[in-house]
Amino acid sequence: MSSSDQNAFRGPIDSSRIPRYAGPATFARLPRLDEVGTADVAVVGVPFDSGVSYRPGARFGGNAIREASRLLRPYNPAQDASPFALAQVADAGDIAANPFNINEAVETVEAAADELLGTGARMMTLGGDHTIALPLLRSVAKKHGPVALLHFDAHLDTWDTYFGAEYTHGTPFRRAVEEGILDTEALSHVGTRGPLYGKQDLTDDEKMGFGIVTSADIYRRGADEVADQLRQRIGNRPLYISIDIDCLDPAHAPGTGTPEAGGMTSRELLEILRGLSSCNLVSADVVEVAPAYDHAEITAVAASHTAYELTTIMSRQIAAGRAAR
Ligand SMILES: N=C(N)NCCCC(=O)O
Ligand SMILES: [Zn+2]
Ligand SMILES: [Zn+2]
Repeated sequence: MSSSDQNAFRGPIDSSRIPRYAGPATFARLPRLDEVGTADVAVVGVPFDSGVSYRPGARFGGNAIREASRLLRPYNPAQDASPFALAQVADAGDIAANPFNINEAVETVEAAADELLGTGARMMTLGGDHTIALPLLRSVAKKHGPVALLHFDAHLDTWDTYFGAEYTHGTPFRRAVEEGILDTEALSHVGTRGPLYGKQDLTDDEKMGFGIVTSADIYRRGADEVADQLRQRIGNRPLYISIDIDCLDPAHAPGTGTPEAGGMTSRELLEILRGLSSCNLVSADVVEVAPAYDHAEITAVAASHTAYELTTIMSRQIAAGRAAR
């Protein structure tokens, strides 16, 4: 498509004509995928939380983020871009995963992701608990080879098993390293904090190839410096960003299943993401929003803005790729 066709992309419902609280919620009031046929960025929900170790409820996260995203506007000044005019972004609905069989759910998510990525779309996934990052990464790696990973989270999520289970929200990234689907030269956790099971958690994690930017590092060094360092490590490798909303302090994200004190602010998270806007972001997820513990949509609003920044990064790159052709 040439640049003169850019206005052909169908954007959000105009909130100056139809009140933004009217009608069913899609992400940012964008069209559904079936209304536009194909999309450059497919926003997809995964209402699954059978992998959690503490408070349940992230199965309702995707829809809470969609509801909170009604207030997003089409121009993103922080990245000087109108993400929904640069590329076709659409809401692809939900992946229906079996809540009673985690192994089957993991297969279902992988197959659905294969289908969406196979259309040429990048995925902006709204969780769901963190278990779903594994099948999403599997699918992305089938397309791009092992990918760089930026993992925003209070937790490492590289633990081995819980109650003997391999697929849980605390274990996706160990499985991913074992499966060889991550580029071990470019793996970072960001926002890590809180008590661990033992020091071994950290040594195991380091052996897998992860670097760690703790939440205290962000406070001390600032978002810009952290983003610069991450960008240098990633270079132009295909990048996947996985954001567990519990990377934020519980003051900024109370609505989550395993909250830990001492986290980054939503401003710091958004600023770090903006600092990564030149990275080759192939897909991303925002997970672990559990609206039952939320207040005044604090968490869902933060998650909706997070997904908006990620979508903007992808749309800008898609448009730049088109212009270069
Ligand atoms: N929130 C995520 N993804 N993982 C937390 C696991 C913490 C635990 O139960 O040890
Ligand atoms: Zn977490
Ligand atoms: Zn997590």
